[in-house]
Amino acid sequence: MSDAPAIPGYSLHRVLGRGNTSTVHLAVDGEGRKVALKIPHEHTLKVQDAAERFGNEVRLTLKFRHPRLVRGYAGTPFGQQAFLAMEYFPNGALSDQLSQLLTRTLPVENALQILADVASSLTYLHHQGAVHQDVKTQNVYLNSEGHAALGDMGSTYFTSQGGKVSGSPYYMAPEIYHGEPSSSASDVYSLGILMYELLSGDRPFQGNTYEELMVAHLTRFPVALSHTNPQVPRNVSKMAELALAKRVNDRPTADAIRRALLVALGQMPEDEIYEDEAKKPAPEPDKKAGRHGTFPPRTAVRPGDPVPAAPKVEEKRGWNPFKRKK
Ligand SMILES: Nc1ncnc2c1ncn2[C@@H]1O[C@H](COP(=O)(O)OP(=O)(O)OP(=O)(O)O)[C@@H](O)[C@H]1O
Repeated sequence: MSDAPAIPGYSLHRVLGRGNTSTVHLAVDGEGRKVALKIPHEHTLKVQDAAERFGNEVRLTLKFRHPRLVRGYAGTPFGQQAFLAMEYFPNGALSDQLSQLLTRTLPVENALQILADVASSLTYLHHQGAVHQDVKTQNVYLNSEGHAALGDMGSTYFTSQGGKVSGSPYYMAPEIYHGEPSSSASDVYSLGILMYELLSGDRPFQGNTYEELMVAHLTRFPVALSHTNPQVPRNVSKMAELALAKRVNDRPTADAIRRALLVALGQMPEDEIYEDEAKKPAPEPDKKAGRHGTFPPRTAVRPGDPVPAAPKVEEKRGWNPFKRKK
């Protein structure tokens, strides 16, 4: 911890974890708020690709705003004092939590909620024209209410601008193994892997090497989730199967999966409303929704303002992702 550069405005407490690119510290900001402070390793800053990936993560974490994405507070994308201050999750990544469970499985309801949240974050990103490219348990964080947030925007890119294709071999879609471009459907495939992992306790495709994993992803078909775990609702099992379709066009959207998961949870699958859609006429108030009673008001989700590349950028204060649409 002593080798971490001082970041003005933050006092560092302890190391929360280390990844290939950075060390994440528990820190307190000028307002006394606990934050997870990500500081790139020295070698990250020296390797252009790695430095760009970190800068990309800073810019996009601060740009996107959605209750199911890890929230960025402030950051500096490049230079010796590069950092990203973000929402702190005391229990760490979902992968850490799963590894502490003997069976590696969560109660089905918890797993469905986490998956619905990740599907919701992807619905938002895809609506923004972005592809995440790294959906996996290591990048999912849980809050104390059992809701999940997707993090790590290092590999995220806008399809209109193009980006370097990447992924993690256990979660990577067949088209990426084929050397083709990634798309929102590749994220859906990774979400399908996550569905199997959380609902059956195992990733569907195994292998000891990259080549073995590639063969598995390209040629094998996993057993239906509802067979492996009879508690998994059929519609969810079907969606997971479709998400793992070998052909891009055969996969459902993240939003279709989100809806199926919410239905399985007995929740009303409302439309997600983003800034541009918020301008459309408001729906009728006080609509009755069958046995579910009254629909709650729609959630207005607004992406953050564009941020400059450098220097330090702060989140836009006063913006509330849970703010209700009038
Ligand atoms: N917001 C957070 N709240 C709590 N702990 C966190 C948070 N972000 C990261 N961590 C902890 O820090 C560890 C390292 O973070 P992360 O994996 O994002 O680092 P990285 O260097 O960017 O990863 P990569 O190896 O993919 O480059 C995580 O495994 C987790 O334990």
